[in-house]
This record gives sequence, structure tokens and C-alpha cells, in this order.
Amino acid sequence: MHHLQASLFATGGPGLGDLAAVRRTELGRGAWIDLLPGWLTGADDLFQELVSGVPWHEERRRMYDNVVVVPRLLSYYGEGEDLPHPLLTRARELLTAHYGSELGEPFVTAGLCWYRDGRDSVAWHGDRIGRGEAQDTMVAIVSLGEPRPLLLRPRGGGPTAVRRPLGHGDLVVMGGSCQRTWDHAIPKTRTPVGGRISVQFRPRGVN
Ligand SMILES: O=C(O)CCC(=O)C(=O)O
Ligand SMILES: [Fe+2]
Repeated sequence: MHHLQASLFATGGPGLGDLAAVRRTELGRGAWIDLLPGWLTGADDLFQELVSGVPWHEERRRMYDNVVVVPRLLSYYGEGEDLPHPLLTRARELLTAHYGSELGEPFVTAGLCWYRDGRDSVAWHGDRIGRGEAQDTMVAIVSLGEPRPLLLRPRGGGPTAVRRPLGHGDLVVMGGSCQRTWDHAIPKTRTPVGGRISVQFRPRGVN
């Protein structure tokens, strides 16, 4: 048996906790976030395995007359594509089992972001290129590696209303109207910080 599969069943190996322990915070405007620190445990190697095993790429985006490089590496697993690690497959199954009735559909896609250091970031945005613009939905994020804060503020600007450090194994789920009525960001930091990988599970048509 492959050592990875063997370790999944060994005691003290990687595990995913009970999602019944999530804590919900109502943000207002129909938006909420659920948090479960340390949902994923004993997966010390997972970060490094994803760093070396995932087909990361840079993305360039047109900004007015310029083309800018997105400050993080990305990889996207669409519906039906095998995820890069069995623990992520299991995480998605458990998320669908827990949230499926409230969400009304399964989590199907996985977007991965690798923030190599404090210069990598994601600017203020909502996930509303797809259905998140018009409909309530959920985006579930598992954070791996070095802690980085997730910031939230009502859409359209203003001061940061929520600042939650996301550490190794932590789960955050943004739900309700969160994608269309709130924005979120992972800011750059001058503090020396190692790499972080975020795995975002979304339903079909949300991105
Ligand atoms: O890194 C994160 O946890 C957030 C990423 C994000 O907001 C996105 O990719 O849409
Ligand atoms: Fe996002």
C-alpha cells in the first residue's frame, strides 16, 4: 500500500474533525461565516505534498492598459476532476454531507491558491463571477501552512469589519449572501511569513 494511504488509516495520522463543532457568526445583510479551527489534524506533510504535486501556474490579468501578474500561484480542479490528495476528496465529501441540505447542492470544484510569502495576497473581492453575484451560496476554505488573516468588510468599501487568522487545518465557510453583500481579502504583510495554501470548495457555477 502506498505510504500515504497507509498513513490515512494509522492512528495519529491525518484526520478531519466533526463538522458539528463549527461556530457560526452572522455578519448581517444575510451573510455569515462558519469557523472550525483545526478541522484537519495530523496532516503535517500535506502542505509540502501539495506544493510539489499540484500543477501550479501563474495567472495574468488585464488591468486597464496593463497586464498584471496575480500575486499567488493557482490551480483549479473542475467538476469530476480528481483532487490532488485523498484528504481533500474526503474533506469535500464531509462538507457536502454537513452543508448539502442547507446549500441545496454539493460542493464540486476546488480552487487552490499558494501564497508563497507575505508578498502574495488576494485583493478585496467577492466570489461573484458566477452565481454568487445573484444567489446565496457557500464557499468552504481549508487553510494549510502558515497563518494568514482573512479580512471581511461589507461590499463597496469601508473599514475591515472582521479579521480572522486562518492557521494550518482551519476551516472557514462563507455562506448566505456573503459573496454578493460582503468582500473578503488576504492582505500582503511585511512580517516574514512562510507559505500558505488555501483550498476553496465551491458548488457548480460559483467562482
Ligand atoms: O486564500 C483564501 O483563503 C481566499 C481565496 C479567495 O478568496 C479566492 O480565491 O476567491
Ligand atoms: Fe474569494
